[in-house]
Amino acid sequence: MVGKARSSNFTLSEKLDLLKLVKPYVKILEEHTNKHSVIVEKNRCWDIIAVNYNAIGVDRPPRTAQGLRTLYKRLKEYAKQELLQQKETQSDFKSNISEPTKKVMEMIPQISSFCLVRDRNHIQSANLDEEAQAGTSSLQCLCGFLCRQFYHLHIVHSAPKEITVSKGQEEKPDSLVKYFSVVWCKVSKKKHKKWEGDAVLIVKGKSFTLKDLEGKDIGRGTVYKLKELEKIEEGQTMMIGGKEIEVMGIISPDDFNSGRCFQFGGGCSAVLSSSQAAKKCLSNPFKSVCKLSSKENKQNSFQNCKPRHDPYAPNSLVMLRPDKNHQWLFNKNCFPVVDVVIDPHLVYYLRPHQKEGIIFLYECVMGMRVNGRCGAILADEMGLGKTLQCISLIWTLQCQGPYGGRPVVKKTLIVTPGSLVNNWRKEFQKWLGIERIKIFTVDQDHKIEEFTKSPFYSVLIISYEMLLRSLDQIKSVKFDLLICDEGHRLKNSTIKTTTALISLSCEKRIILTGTPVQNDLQEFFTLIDFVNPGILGSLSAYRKIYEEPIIISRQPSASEEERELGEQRAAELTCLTGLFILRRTQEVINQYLPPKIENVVFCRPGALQIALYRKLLNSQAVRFCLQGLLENTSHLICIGALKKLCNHPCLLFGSVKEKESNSTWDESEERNLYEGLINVFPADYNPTMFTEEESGKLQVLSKLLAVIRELRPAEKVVLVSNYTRTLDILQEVCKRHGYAYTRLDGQTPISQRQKIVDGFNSKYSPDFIFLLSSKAGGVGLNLIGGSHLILYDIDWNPATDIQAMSRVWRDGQKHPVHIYRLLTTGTIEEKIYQRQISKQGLSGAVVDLSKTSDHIQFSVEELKNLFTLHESSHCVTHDLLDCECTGENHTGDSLEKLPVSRNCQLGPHQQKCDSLKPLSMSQLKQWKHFPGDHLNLTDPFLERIRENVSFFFQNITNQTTAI
Ligand SMILES: Nc1ncnc2c1ncn2[C@@H]1O[C@H](COP(=O)(O)OP(=O)(O)OP(=O)(O)O)[C@@H](O)[C@H]1O
Ligand SMILES: [Mg+2]
Repeated sequence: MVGKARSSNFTLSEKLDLLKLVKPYVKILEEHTNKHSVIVEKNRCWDIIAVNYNAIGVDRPPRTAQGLRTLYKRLKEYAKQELLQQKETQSDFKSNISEPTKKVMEMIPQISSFCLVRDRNHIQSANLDEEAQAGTSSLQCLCGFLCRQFYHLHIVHSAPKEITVSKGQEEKPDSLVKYFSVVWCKVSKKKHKKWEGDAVLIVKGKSFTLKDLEGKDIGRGTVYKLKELEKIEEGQTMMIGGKEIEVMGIISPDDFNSGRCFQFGGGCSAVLSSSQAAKKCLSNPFKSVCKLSSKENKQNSFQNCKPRHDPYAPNSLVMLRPDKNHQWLFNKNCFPVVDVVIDPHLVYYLRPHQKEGIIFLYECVMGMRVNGRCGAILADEMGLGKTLQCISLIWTLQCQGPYGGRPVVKKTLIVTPGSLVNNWRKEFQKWLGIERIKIFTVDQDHKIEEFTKSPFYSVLIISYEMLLRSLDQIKSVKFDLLICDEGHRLKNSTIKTTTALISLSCEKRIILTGTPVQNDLQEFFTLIDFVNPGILGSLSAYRKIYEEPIIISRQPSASEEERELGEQRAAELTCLTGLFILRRTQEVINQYLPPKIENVVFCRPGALQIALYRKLLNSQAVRFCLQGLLENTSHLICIGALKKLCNHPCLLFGSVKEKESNSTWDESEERNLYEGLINVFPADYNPTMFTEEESGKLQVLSKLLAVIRELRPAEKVVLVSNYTRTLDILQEVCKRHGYAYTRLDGQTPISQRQKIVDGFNSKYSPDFIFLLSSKAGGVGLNLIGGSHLILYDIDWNPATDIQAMSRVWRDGQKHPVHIYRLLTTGTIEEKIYQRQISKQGLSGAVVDLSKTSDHIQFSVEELKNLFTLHESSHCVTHDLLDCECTGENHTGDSLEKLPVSRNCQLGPHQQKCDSLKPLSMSQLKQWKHFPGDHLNLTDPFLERIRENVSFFFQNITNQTTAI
């Protein structure tokens, strides 16, 4: 406590005077003690207490109703404790006064002469909205009121002394931009105004805009003369757009540009520096930081408690110790602080990035990174072991805790796609065995009731679908930790799964995703708001303050000013959310992985394919599309037909026959497309008797499988397609050649999926081929039993392909990995590939799994290009590369020449690599490339399939001598 005052009523203008008086006091407090102050009522007297917001678990002055509510609660508790302590230490209080506090105390006489209000009506008139109206105590209201006012003062204090003008515009008063924090109300003649809200006033030249704290415009105009606008100062009242405003302070351009002056936004003060973290990790783990009261002495049994594992053992992984603020908030019983140490059994296996990841997750869910927030997003790229990091966290929190060693978590809920439920179980067993932790997986044979009724299990693993069906039962259990695997699916706030998960009361929430999270700013908001509800304010405020300026700044027509504002807002958003989002790229595990040889193989189309292709391009449907005459989706039907044809003509034959037998055929759009097509097929064409020669890709595939079998008899192949019907054809090819195979697609029962995967990965499995539908099994699966992966067809969305390719090149893979992407030369497949790697395809920045061709808009020009067959080119993609080589074994440009520029996850300011972004044209140019008939093909696999190949691109990662 640093001062006293007497309470009685005071008027609005007195309040303002009070603020003026308090201002220097606050200033000194801030300068010397790095604290804010509050005034607490006791027996009609006011105790003035310097409060470090961090000490009460609030990282900045609150601006939302929820924030205020939390603050009131914490202040009350804090004040009680503080007053109690003051009493106890009254005698040494004066002698122990520090220099800064003395300075503060010198200010007290001025403040003491002032009177404060305890009348609720006056508080209301100070615009304490719901809180006062809800009838909360005057003490709480007053604290809230003062905090609000101090916030304004804080802004004033942090603003530069001179009013800042925008860069390079000092000479032109017309373009001066100034920002003010104001309060506003409707114009009235009443003496005691009822301020209706806080707002931000932006004055630019002669015009002004008034924005509420959600960023919405609530007034604009050009009423004032320039001179008057230039003279605006604190305390001044003005009429603006039918509103009366009173200026509370100046906002610095920084605070405005970053969005901090609005309802939310804020610095990164809550981040603990790593050195701080290291220091704390090394401090004495047995020392109790709280004095135990007599009551608390009952807890003496905890005083002897030790960390579960030796924090000083070599290589031990010790979590950050909670600081005093954390202890004040979460260690009410003053248990001794005990080091939390990761089980050395796990540490032994952990990669360095996984250790970091566990520390990150721990700090997030413990509320150490962002005060009072316990959510995290772990967005590591595919295969980095997100599962192991979570298992380590669960195991740690379930057995340990920083306060008296008491476990932090009793029950954990893991929600995951159906195909991964058993993968999670397996990973638990792999890293912890079956004894340490009792997990329960829900499937057809294991009903959720078994879990809810039994105290035996501590972890529940359930699919998203099953979660929806058993939501009520799940709600009946108190979960302390919620993990959503492949959680990018929660980005849509309206889908049932998201609303169901939001309805769970669990505070510690983790989203795992291999897909970058800031693709669409609205979806980004949903993910953030799920893990840390309310941290970005309301959706409408977020849109105004972040989304709109960021989107505007990225448009080519954006002015310099708009671009700068957008960039600053993006930076602020990154800074705010970066506290609890972690993403590492594949590079961090490359050193543990075998070489990866990626090939793009351009296969010549078969004669029947070419004839059919020409016929389709000449169809009325395609012609209408190019003239823009057909319905919106018609081009999709044409594209679909061409893609089928590239996979195999028999697929097209099947579709035509199916449509013909359909009663609506006569009016259908397909009629325009398929008319006369059947005549191009041989008269006796039988789709079930298809041949490999009819499809260029199938011919190459067949040879490729044969050569793998011959040269690497112990190795296995994962064969991926987006289409079930194509998988049927590939399955038939397996049968014809006598290759043992297994298959996973959308039809495979969830309970079977892990068994199929395990079977294939087992070295005893006879299966040579794993037929995989990328849509059904693209994400999360580990198919390290296979070391060759063939992508039979291409998806519009590069993320789908990249996800599929990551199934085999991951931790645990023993063999060099060979990836083959098959494309039909000169056809739509090449165009899709080009779109994947060209700038145009990436205009939406980072790729996103959920985007399909339905989302893509094509111009007529683009459609013309799509609907062209290049019959004479070896490789249209190479033709477009502007490559000087004549196609003769070009070994690629030197890597030093062209920086590998990849898109980053969180906007342009964070230049991180991101291998989820597909490679670019310039990167492809650096790959080795050569025509199929090149004389010296050193790769034995390519050498054997070259006959039907017009061109190759090849890239080797982690090259060693033997591949
Ligand atoms: N430290 C490690 N040592 C050896 N193997 C590991 C290690 N960490 C993880 N793995 C293995 O690596 C494989 C990939 O891990 P995991 O499935 O957790 O990846 P992920 O990050 O979830 O990827 P995705 O985004 O594709 O789901 C698993 O088989 C896992 O057991
Ligand atoms: Mg995973």
